Amino acid sequence: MHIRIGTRGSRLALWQAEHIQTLLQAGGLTSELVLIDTKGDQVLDRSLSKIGSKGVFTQELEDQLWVGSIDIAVHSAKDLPSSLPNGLSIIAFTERELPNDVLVSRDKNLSLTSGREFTIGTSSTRRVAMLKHYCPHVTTVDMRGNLQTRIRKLDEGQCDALLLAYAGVHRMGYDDLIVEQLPLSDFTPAVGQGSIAIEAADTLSIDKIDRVRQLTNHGLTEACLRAERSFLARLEGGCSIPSFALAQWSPEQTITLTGGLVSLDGSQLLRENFTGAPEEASMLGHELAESILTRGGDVLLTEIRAHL
Ligand SMILES: NCc1[nH]cc(CCC(=O)O)c1CC(=O)O
Repeated sequence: MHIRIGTRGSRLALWQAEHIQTLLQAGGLTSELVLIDTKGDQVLDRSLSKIGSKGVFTQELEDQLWVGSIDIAVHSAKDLPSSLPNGLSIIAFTERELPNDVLVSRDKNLSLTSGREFTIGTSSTRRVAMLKHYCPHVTTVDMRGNLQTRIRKLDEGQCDALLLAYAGVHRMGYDDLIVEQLPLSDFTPAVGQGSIAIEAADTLSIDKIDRVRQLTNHGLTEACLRAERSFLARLEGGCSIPSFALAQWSPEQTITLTGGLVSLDGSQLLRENFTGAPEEASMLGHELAESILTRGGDVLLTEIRAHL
């Protein structure tokens, strides 16, 4: 069996697509990579929230799934909108990497808890709002571009540090630049952070769907991601909304979902926890969303949307 894999061309995207190739190869499947540019790769002078929240990194790959020129598309799970176009589904989620955000800098002494004033480059509305909430002493600088570009900007002195997902930093081999790992309890990551999602058209042969899923899907990660993504779906939030959610499983095989919303200025942060069985994952996400919305999240979301 041969699988044509669609991927973006950034180094991180290629690492992830090659990781999928390795998993498929272990099961005896051959594969090839088809490189596809997305709007998120082309438009670098505007923040993601201004380009349009949905599918910035995924639309062009989905077009090729429709046409059938690729069998599967590989994405950072975080970049996939919570609701997919009709006829497309996620068929697998890989085992999640450490989901934390990390502070990256050439200055080993930098710390968010030191109270020292410094600047952080990020273009994520979630990270900006959370920094305003938890670390009002730091200033954020808008910074887009792939990891390599951001590190170049850091080295040019455009900021003192970057706030990034550990998963990407680690995959690109920049572990040496990590000066602090942020606690999940405060800096809860974005939905899906650290996992790789495989998307396919429902018309793909069932044999291929089953085999790819068998070789790449991680059941517990999948349950966690279903919980997180159902939370996001209920909020109708893309990656431009400052929402956060992380589901984790316990040794007793229950799933605890924690998540919420933070206002753009950081003044209000709503967070809650729900625990249940993996089979109830989607329901947990829905419950979390309902609870956050009733506690003032609906007003917060309206305000957020008016400002983006
Ligand atoms: N939107 C950018 C993006 N999408 C996925 C990752 C990192 C890998 C991951 O979280 O799975 C990143 C970079 C970052 O947030 O630092």
